Amino acid sequence: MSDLIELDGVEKVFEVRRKTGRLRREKREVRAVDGISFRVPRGEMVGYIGPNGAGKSTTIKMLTGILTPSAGRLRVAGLDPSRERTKLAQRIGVVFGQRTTLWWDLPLYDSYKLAHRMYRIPDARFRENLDRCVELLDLASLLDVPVRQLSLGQRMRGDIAAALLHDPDVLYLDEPTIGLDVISKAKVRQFLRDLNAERATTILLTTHDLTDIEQLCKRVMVIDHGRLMYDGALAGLHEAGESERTLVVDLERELPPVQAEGARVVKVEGPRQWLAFPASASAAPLVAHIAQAYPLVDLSVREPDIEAVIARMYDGRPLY
Ligand SMILES: Nc1ncnc2c1ncn2[C@@H]1O[C@H](COP(=O)(O)OP(=O)(O)OP(=O)(O)O)[C@@H](O)[C@H]1O
Repeated sequence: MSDLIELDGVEKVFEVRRKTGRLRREKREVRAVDGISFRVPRGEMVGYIGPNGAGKSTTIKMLTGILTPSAGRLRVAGLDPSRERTKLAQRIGVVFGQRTTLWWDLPLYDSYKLAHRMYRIPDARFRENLDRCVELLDLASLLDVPVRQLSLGQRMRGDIAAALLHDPDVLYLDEPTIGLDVISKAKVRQFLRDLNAERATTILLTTHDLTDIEQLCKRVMVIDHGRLMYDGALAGLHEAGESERTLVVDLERELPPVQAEGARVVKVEGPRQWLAFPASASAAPLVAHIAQAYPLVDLSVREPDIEAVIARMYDGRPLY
C-alpha cells in the first residue's frame, strides 16, 4: 500500500438551521466538501490551499476522524478514520497553528511525558525522538518553561515536536507558520523538509502563506466551494491560472504606448512602460521587436505573483 491518503468522491454536508421569523426556522444544507477525490503516496509533501470557507478544515477533520463523511470513501494508512479513530491516532500527527495541543500551565516537557504515556511510546523511541526534535527545533532551553510563557514561534515548535513523538506516518499541518517571524518560519520550514527527507513522513499542509507552499511542496491542491479546482505541480498553477508576465521597458523618452503583437501596455509612467504578455509565451520575440522599433534603454521581466494567479483561479471555473 503506497497511497497513505485516499479520498474517493468524499462529501460533507452540514445541516444548519436559520431563524427566519420569531418562531420559524429554515433548514439549509451547506456542502462544505462536495465530491473530492485524491491520493497522496507515502513520503509526499502536498499543499492544500483555498480561500476562507473553501472546505480545508472540514477535509482535515474527516482525515483525522473527528468528522464522518456524508458520502464517499476515505482511507488514511489503510484505516477508516471515523470508525478506527483510536488506531489511526497512532499513525497520524496533527498541528493546528491557531490552537495548541500542549498543556497551557505545565512546562513543555510535561506535555511530552503525557504524550509518551498516552501513545504508549516505547521508552527508547520516545527518548530518541524527543532528543532529535529538541535538537532540530531548538527546544533545549524551553523544556522547563510553562507553555503559556512561550512566544508564538517557540510554542509552534513545541507543538510540532509533540505531534511527532510517536513517529506518525502522516502529519497534517494547519497554518503551521501563522503569526511567526521570518526566522521562526525558516526554522519550521527547514525542519519539515528534513523530516520529510529523512523519515519519508507524508505531509498535508494547509496554509495561507504561499511561500510555505513554494518552499516545501512540489504538488499543490486548490480547493474552492468544497471542490478540487487544481491538483498538480506548483509550476503548472501559472498556466492553469492563465497568468501573465510583465515586461518593463525603459525608453529614451516619454512615448505613446508601445505597439507589440501578443502584449498590451498596462501602465505608462514617463519613459517607463509595463507590458503584460502570457506567462507561457517567450519574452524573446517581444524584446527583439521593441529593441528594433523603439529607442530602448533598459528592460526587465517580472514573473507572475503566485498569489495573483491563485486569486484569478478562485474567480474561475474548475481548471481540469
Ligand atoms: N460544523 C459546521 N456546521 C455548519 N457549517 C459548517 C461547519 N463547519 C464548517 N461549516 C461550513 O463549511 C464550509 C467550509 O468550512 P471550512 O472550515 O472547512 O473551510 P476552510 O477552507 O477551512 O476555511 P478557513 O480558511 O476559513 O479556515 C463553510 O461554509 C463553513 O461555514
